[in-house]
Amino acid sequence: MRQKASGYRLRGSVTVQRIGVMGGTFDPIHHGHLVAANEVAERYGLDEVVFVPTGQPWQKDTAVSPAEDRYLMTVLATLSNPRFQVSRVDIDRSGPTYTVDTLRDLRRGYGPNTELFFITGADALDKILSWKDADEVFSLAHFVGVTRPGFALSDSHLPANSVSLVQVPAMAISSTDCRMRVATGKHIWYLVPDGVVQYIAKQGLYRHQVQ
Ligand SMILES: Nc1ncnc2c1ncn2[C@@H]1O[C@H](COP(=O)(O)OP(=O)(O)OP(=O)(O)O)[C@@H](O)[C@H]1O
Ligand SMILES: O=C(O)c1ccc[n+]([C@@H]2O[C@H](COP(=O)([O-])O)[C@@H](O)[C@H]2O)c1
Repeated sequence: MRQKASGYRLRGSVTVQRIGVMGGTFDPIHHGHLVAANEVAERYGLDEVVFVPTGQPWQKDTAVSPAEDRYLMTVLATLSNPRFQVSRVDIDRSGPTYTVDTLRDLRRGYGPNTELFFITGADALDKILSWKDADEVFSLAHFVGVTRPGFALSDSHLPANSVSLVQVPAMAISSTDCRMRVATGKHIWYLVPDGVVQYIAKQGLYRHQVQ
């Protein structure tokens, strides 16, 4: 039986759970993702943040690592935080990954008395109108755009009241940089959780990365 956490809200006589959703390719997951999720969880009193590794991220222009590797790294990175969960909905669905499907699947799984908060960095927020069924996406979750070094955070192109903007501690980390470091023999300690450093070394990920 799931214990009630402080983030539960009463709507009339019904308790409503607040769930954060952090979607990403996570190739690999790094502390920029974790800090953003944690800050938003604190700010909105979220009961849980579910990390959802993409299956086939159709807008990434480089090849991505196998979904199971990205999933396992995400599990390792979130293991110590009882409020963090990982979902397989996107990696178990065939075809390109669309957030409209992610949110429909999560809504079905969590049930009706749930508010979803989809967390995105400033770069992803900028491109949201190019996502599949963008209009519907905004009806399925409230969007939370977070600051990311090197990108301007703005919601002026998005529907009113569908997005909130949150400043998070600046973490100038990207998965691209982590992959490039491994490929060129540099360390990635402290950019990603220790278990992820060890998983990458053990599986030999990114050693022959060209980009
Ligand atoms: N350092 C960061 N600070 C805040 N948000 C971030 C940061 N890194 C990634 N994000 C956000 O996390 C989500 C998933 O990002 P993703 O897994 O593509 O990581 P990435 O570092 O951008 O990867 P890549 O370098 O391969 O493009 C996106 O919404 C992205 O904007
Ligand atoms: O729905 C879409 O068409 C869509 C297009 C690009 C990205 N997304 C989602 O945005 C999140 C971050 O993606 P990415 O590619 O920056 O790792 C992740 O949950 C993706 O599924 C979604």
